Amino acid sequence: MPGTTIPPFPDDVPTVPLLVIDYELIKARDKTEIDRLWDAATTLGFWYLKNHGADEAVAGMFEMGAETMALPLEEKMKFEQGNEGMSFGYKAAGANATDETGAPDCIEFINVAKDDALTYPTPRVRTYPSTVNARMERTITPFVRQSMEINDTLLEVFNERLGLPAGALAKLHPLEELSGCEARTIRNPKNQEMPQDKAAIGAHTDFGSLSFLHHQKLGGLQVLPPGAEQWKYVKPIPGHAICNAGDTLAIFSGGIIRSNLHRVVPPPKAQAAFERWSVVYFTRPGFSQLLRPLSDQSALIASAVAADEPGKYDKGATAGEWYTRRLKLQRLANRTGPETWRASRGTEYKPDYA
Ligand SMILES: O=C(O)CCC(=O)C(=O)O
Ligand SMILES: [Fe+2]
Repeated sequence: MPGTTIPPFPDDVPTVPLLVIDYELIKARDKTEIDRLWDAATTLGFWYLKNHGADEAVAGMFEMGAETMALPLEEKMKFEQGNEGMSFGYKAAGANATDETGAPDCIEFINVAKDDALTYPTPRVRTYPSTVNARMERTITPFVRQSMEINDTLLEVFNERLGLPAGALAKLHPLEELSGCEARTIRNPKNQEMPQDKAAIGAHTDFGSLSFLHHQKLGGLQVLPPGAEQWKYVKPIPGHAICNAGDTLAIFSGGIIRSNLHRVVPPPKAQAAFERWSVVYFTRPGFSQLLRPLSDQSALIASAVAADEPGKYDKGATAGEWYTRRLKLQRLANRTGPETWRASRGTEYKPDYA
């Protein structure tokens, strides 16, 4: 909002103290930094990442989002993701449930498939609004490439710490195979349109392996740490990305790497008067990859699985089936009752959840 000063993130709301990981040190395979990353990934599954070098592309992604959301709704709806379980394209506010009562979400976002960004101008999956096309080569493809490099490096580090043969996690995320990998810009309305007690995005775990998330100054992201009763805000820190592990990495690692519950609520206190934007890149496995712990390739994973509930991470689904189910069943158009929401859940779901 030009000419207005966004109030700082308040210092009297509960926050979660995430570790700050230095990407430059991770790239240099600094042992202490890798230990810290491992600690973050295996306890909460969330951490800040500094020195990632993607700031310019991220700034462009915020601009692309603003340009896209400024299009008439009718134009955006031509590119809506639909009810069949595909996430690429535009998602209108109110299309998804935020809980089992069917309360609608109030955010809109634009998702661009990695597989379209890398083959542009030839679409591999679908086409996008003119504002996306105009920024594909200048902003979106560079953002996708940089995010992929960062997430692939983190996966390589996790691969080694999990005691997997070199390239095992990389093989599940092949560059050429169609996947749910995507770049996203999200718009949350300001409080006149979004009451304080309303979730903008309901409590969820991310579907895929790694998420690389960026905010400006506004809080709103919250995590529920394991065993905690109270949701805690993640304080936005300029230039620091927020990274988190998702369900498919939790599954491949037999639960050693955590996919933690999180949600988006209105920004705290005076910040709620402002529109909030976020940018994310999601690394997800190739659609044909089977979701199961890699116990046969790592003694560490095998012993974690042996110590856990039998079959907990054997999902009997491919990454494509997992992604389609989760997406499709959170769409309100597909809702029949509370069971639809429950059936859309991920690794956090317990059969006794109802
Ligand atoms: O906007 C945010 O801070 C988080 C978004 C998120 O959790 C998601 O898109 O999966
Ligand atoms: Fe998320």
